Amino acid sequence: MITLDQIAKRFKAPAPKASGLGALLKKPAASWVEAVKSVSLQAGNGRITGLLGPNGAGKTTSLRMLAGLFQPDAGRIEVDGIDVLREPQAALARMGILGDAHGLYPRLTARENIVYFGRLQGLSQEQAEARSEALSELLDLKKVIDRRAEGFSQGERMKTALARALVHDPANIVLDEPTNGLDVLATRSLREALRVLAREQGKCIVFSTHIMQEVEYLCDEVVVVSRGSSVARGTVDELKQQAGCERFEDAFVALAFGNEKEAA
Ligand SMILES: Nc1ncnc2c1ncn2[C@@H]1O[C@H](COP(=O)(O)OP(=O)(O)OP(=O)(O)O)[C@@H](O)[C@H]1O
Repeated sequence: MITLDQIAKRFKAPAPKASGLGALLKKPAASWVEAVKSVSLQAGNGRITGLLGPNGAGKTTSLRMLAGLFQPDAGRIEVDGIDVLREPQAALARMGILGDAHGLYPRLTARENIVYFGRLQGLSQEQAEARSEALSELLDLKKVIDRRAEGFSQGERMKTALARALVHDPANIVLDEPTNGLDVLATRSLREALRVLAREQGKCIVFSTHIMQEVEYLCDEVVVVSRGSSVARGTVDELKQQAGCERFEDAFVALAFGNEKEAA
C-alpha cells in the first residue's frame, strides 16, 4: 500500500544569463518552479492506481519523491506504513521502481542483468536465477533472455528493466510512464503483465501516464494531477460522473483544466 499525503516540491530554476551592461549592474534574481504543490494518493494492494496528468503536471517529480530520490519540502510518504523519509532503506526494499532511464548493462545478457540486480538485493544465486526465469515467463522475455542488452529494442529494454525492478518480488510496483515508446503489442503485453501482478499476485501498482486509454484499460483508481496538485480521484466512471461527461477524455480535460478555461 502506498500513501502520498499532500507532498510538495519546488526547484530553484537556473537564472537566465544576463548580457551586456545589465550583467554588470544586476544579478538576475533566482526564480522557483513549483513542480509539485500538493499531491495526495492512496493506492491499495491488488489494485492498479494511475497518476494521470498532462505534460509538466508533476507526475515524475511525485514518483521520484516516492522512490526516495529526493525529499519533499512538505508532506508524508508511506509504503506499507513505513515512512520513506525516516526509513528509506526499509521502504525501498518493499518497492520495485521502473523510472524513465532503464540503465541496463549493455554487455550483460537480459538474464545476467536481472540476476545481478537480484544478488544486489540480497537474493542467493539460485533464488535470483529462479526469479529471472519466472519473470521472463511473465513478461514474455524468453526470446531475448540470453541475448546481450546491447542493441535491444525499446520494448525489450523496458521489459528487462521491469524484470530487474521486480526481481526481489516487491509488494509495491511504481512505474513512470511505462508504455512510452512501446508499440501496440508491447503495450498490450505490459498491460497484461500488470493485470496479473495486481489481480493474481495482489501487488499494489502505481503508474504515471498522460494517456487516457491506458488508464481506461488498466486502472481501478485514477488520480488526476494538474499544475502540481491532485485535483480529482475515483474510478474512470466516477470521474466521468464528477465531470458530467460521457467520454473520459472530456472528463479529464474538464477536471484537469476546468478552472483555466473559466479564467481565460
Ligand atoms: N530539477 C528540476 N529543476 C527545475 N524544474 C524542474 C525540475 N524537475 C521538474 N521540474 C519542473 O517541474 C514541473 C513538473 O515536472 P514533472 O517532470 O514532474 O512533470 P510530469 O507530469 O512528469 O511531465 P511529463 O508528462 O512531461 O513527463 C515541470 O514544469 C518541470 O519543468
